[in-house]
Amino acid sequence: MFCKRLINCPSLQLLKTSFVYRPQAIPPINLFRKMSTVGKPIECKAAISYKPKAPLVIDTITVDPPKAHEVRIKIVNTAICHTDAYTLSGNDSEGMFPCILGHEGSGIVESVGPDVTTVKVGDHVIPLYTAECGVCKFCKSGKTNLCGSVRATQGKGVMPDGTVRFHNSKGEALYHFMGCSTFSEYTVVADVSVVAIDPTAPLESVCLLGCGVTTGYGAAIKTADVQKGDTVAVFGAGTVGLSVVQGAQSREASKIIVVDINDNKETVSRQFGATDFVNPTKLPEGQTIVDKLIEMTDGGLEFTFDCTGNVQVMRNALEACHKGWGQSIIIGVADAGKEISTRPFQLVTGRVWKGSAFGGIKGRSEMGGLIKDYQNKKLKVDEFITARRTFDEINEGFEDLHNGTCLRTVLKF
Ligand SMILES: NC(=O)C1=CN([C@@H]2O[C@H](COP(=O)(O)OP(=O)(O)OC[C@H]3O[C@@H](n4cnc5c(N)ncnc54)[C@H](OP(=O)(O)O)[C@@H]3O)[C@@H](O)[C@H]2O)C=CC1
Ligand SMILES: N[C@@H](CCC(=O)N[C@@H](CSC=O)C(=O)NCC(=O)O)C(=O)O
Ligand SMILES: [Zn+2]
Ligand SMILES: [Zn+2]
Repeated sequence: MFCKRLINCPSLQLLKTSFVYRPQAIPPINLFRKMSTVGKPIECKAAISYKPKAPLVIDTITVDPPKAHEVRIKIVNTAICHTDAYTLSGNDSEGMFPCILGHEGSGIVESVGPDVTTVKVGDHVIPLYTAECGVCKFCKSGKTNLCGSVRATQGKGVMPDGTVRFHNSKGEALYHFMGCSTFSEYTVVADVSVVAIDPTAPLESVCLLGCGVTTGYGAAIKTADVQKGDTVAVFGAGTVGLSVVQGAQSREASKIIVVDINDNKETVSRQFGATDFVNPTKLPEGQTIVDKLIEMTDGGLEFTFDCTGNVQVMRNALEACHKGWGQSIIIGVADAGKEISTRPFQLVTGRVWKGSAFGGIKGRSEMGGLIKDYQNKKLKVDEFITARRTFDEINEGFEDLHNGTCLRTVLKF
């Protein structure tokens, strides 16, 4: 024990100061070696999905070091998107088990493999399920944000070289998911599937730009390119749908009608910019949602958006479009085996069916702009966080999705 006089001794203070300061500036070499994980496998916590419909199992996994053109990320926050639940339900034709789900995350680069030039250790990053290589046919076309560089292996749950970086405690291989796998304390992604962001942006919030917010906002301002005065209907008031609403509002749409089967969504829809709310299950007998929307807009809408994944809703959304020019944008992901249909006459008479993935946003070149929009309060993000949980509560986070008021549960490691 130090006596009080000794603690207050100026020379000891100086000694204490220099002792505290030096290790931060130049770590003693053996301490640095002990701390560094670069080039080594990391053991960490992850939520493993062993089979469809089963709760996720939190366990220790091994995450291998990144190979060439790969990046290992320490995930700080991840949210749960409806698509994670969809794949977990077993209805995703690309669903591979056992796997590490999660694709709406944010984190910090822990290490990079050879030939990585676009991010560096310590960068704050968002993993991208829609890669952007800049050199493939898709990227060079200037017509789409869909990049062909890693999509084939991504859909098979493996890295571009065909192997995985995750193993469970028994040494069994675990598949990757959507090129992201954010339900792990550490993950490995392709260098084309990650973007560095402004380090002052709060990771807890901007993880939502990894999917839901970007998808809806981009679908309105890029895919549809809504213009001032346009009329818009959004089916499904989840994070994706409400982000369409804020995109339409930012473009000064004259009418933004939210259609949702849950009356609890009316208040929040109006907070995000909806001018009207319709519950299709509460219409007078004999009136369909298509009739109602056409009546409300003098013949139909300029733009409709499906944010439900329900194929009957997709049909209604198309048929509520204005004859001659109305466009319906499909964003929702439908169960394996489901198909859309309508009378071809609907298209002959000028309605257009389109789709939108990740809002048409090119993640590496356009994410910075979205972060700025958020920082300048032009884009709401924090408002989507309806619950915060620790990573250990991930299964409760999946249950939140069904509680009727949930937009996004954000998990913290
Ligand atoms: N294309 C893309 O790039 C992306 C697609 N997606 C997909 O978009 C969809 C929306 O995702 P997300 O916002 O996270 O999901 P949510 O589940 O949070 O939102 C969907 C909303 O639609 C409502 N709904 C369900 N059925 C109907 C119906 N028949 N008519 C009107 N509203 C209905 C739901 O109500 P209730 O809660 O009562 O069920 C809920 O409010 C999902 O299918 C998801 O997989 C997501 C991200 C990216
Ligand atoms: N695997 C599914 C298709 C899933 C799908 O459509 N995904 C969306 C993103 S959903 C995000 O939450 C998407 O962007 N698709 C484009 C893509 O290249 O995957 C199936 O097989 O039906
Ligand atoms: Zn998603
Ligand atoms: Zn590409």
